[in-house]
Amino acid sequence: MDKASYNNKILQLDSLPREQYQIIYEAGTTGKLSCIHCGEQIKLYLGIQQKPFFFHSSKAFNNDCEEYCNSLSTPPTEKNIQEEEHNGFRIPKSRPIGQTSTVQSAWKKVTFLRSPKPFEKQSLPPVTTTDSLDPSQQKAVSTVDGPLLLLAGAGSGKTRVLTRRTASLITEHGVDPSTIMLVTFTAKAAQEMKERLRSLLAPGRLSRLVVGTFHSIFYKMIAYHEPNRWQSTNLLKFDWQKEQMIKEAGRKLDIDERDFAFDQALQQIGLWKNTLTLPEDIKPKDLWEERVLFMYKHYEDEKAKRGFFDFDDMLVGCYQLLKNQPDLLTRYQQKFQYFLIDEFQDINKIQYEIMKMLASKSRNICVVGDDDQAIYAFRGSDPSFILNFNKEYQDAKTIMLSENYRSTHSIVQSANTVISRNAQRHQKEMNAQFDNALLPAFFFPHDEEEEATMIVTDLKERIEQGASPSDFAILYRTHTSSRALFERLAGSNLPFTVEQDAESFYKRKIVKTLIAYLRLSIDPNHSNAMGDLLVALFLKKNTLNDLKASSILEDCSLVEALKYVKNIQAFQERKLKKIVPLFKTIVKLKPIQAIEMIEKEMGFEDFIKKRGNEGNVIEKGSDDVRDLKVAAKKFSTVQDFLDHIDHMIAMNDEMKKLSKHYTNAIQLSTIHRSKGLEYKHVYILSAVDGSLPHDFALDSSRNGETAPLEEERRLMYVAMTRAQQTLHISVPETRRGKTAQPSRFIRSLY
Ligand SMILES: Nc1ncnc2c1ncn2[C@@H]1O[C@H](COP(=O)(O)OP(=O)(O)OP(=O)(O)O)[C@@H](O)[C@H]1O
Repeated sequence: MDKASYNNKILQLDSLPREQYQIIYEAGTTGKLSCIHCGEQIKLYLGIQQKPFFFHSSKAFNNDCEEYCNSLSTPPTEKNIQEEEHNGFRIPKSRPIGQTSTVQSAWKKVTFLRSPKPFEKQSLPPVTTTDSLDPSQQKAVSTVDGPLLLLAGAGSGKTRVLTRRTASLITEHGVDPSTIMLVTFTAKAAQEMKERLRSLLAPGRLSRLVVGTFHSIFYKMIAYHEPNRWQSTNLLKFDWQKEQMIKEAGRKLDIDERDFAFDQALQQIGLWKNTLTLPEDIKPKDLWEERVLFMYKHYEDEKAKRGFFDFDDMLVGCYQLLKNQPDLLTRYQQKFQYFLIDEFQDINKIQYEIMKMLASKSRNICVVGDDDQAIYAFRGSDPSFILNFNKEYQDAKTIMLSENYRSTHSIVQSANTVISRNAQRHQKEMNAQFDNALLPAFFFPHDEEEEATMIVTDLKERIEQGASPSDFAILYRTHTSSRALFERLAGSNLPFTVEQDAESFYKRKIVKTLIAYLRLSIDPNHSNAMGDLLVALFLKKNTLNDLKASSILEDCSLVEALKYVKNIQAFQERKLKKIVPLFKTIVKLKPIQAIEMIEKEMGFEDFIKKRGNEGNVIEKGSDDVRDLKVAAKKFSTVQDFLDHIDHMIAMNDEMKKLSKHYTNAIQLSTIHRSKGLEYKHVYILSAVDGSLPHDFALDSSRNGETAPLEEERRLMYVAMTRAQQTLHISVPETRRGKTAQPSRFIRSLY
């Protein structure tokens, strides 16, 4: 049906402005939509597979109602609407009614991969066992001596090759297991390697193998030689421990703690350490870097004084140990004869230098990687090591693993097309092993809210048809892009997991600060909100105590007390006096208008501008404000919006607890964290310029730097190649309230 009654008016879908679909969808879920014929509750279908339509939620398809709707087909005008009573509703007499808006729906139906190539099955030997190898994999396993580069496409069976090669070295070539070092990128991958090796090797042999991450292997080495310096009790395991130390430096610089991205500073320090950049080598290019350099020095000094160390120090420590003690290095070079390194595209300088030293005598170094999946530049990973492996080791053999055993032919074709546009890469193409009739699909929600609704509708349909929740993954560029999806899933009965370290969107610094204005408009004595607000008013943290004192002395609210703040500049005093009465105004506005007033008339815009990005190119405060506006759009009162926010903050904590227990749940993940994993069905969120590729990469590319854009393209490639059977890519028409352009990476695909 294309008509419904809402607020005693008749809505007609075709003439309903597109941005209202979500509001009407939610009206349906809360029982506010009814059938213009029978008066029963109806809902709006807002999914991927079909055009939106109204349907009866509690009874099967009703032909009478459908026919009645269709009979009222002449578009109404303001003048010709004459109402009559019908089933308790006022409806137009002659023709159905509805919106008189001239805005036409821009509904665009789902589109599929354009010009799919026919699938030609490769004539590979039939798969006889669950652990069989194709000819290239076989060659990789049997090539034993000398440097070897395995260029492995996504889903080409890297783990299978590495484990089989390790087993073959021992069982077929008589290599002593304790002379083999097998290095992985994550502890999870090391665990998986060990599991797989368990079925290939006798326990006695397996236990003598050295399998682990760079950190775990190098830590064992340094702790063995310098046990006192590297006691595990002195490890700074958590970021908050490190933050505490750099905050001390921040205080020396008189930095306001709540207004500085210490997490970003820590990341930068890690980047310097992992690229072997000492403080004395750094020439800060701006104030932010100058401050972080100061923190870096302070952090290193303090750690040394107190005997602490962090994870990066394990690498630095190992590097220095081997560099400074040539005899020891020689012993290790003799001990280890075979090196196998997984995910070589993600290696950083310090890891590379250590491995190079260790393998320089035996030269039996086998590296496996996919330069197209190098996505950790921000952590110091450097794909140039894989790209230049053949230059460093001129006698290296190269084997390509290009059969993709994971994804359908059309998914592989799409991913090949996307990545082929990168200039800095080894030329290669994956070949799929199977196909199905389900081409990669592109759908076009109006905005983030509708995107979430469409996906959740689709998930429900597919799970009802028999799919398992754990078959699905929803991947996104940054955690903040998952806000609407989280909200929609939290309101459904579908099981889903969230990352344990994922904070609620509403707890982000900028968002929380802006919400403080809204809270104070309802409760002018909200002490926590006032604490959050101070930074935006450029007031010191301890002003809260002065405000509390003034509110007692002057017998006024905390908000009113802002008028009595002393020891500030005259212009600041004027500003505070100006904003105090506005709290009473914003509470009467719709949340979206209230936020605009906070930005424009209560100084928030100035705060955001003044704050800058603090060196953080990925997350801008102004983007948070725009995201918050998208979330606020559908609420009509500030109180409703705040209730929603509190509910969602609570749900975030709740979902984290539940996530730990779910064994069969939909996975929500950033693309970075999905690396190495595979799912039957994948949705990629927000494939628009600015999101994927991220704005900062577009900015860099405008300034002539193409590397960040290439890394973004690799992210899209990684996301696409996680899918085994179906791939849905969302291309919203607007993002953060503005018209969005489809991602340049996928435009040619549909
Ligand atoms: N020769 C083979 N025959 C059949 N299936 C295979 C073969 N080799 C690997 N596979 C299967 O292909 C899938 C992908 O393998 P794997 O996860 O090791 O790929 P990968 O190279 O690590 O992928 P990515 O780098 O994209 O994470 C797995 O399900 C694996 O069991």
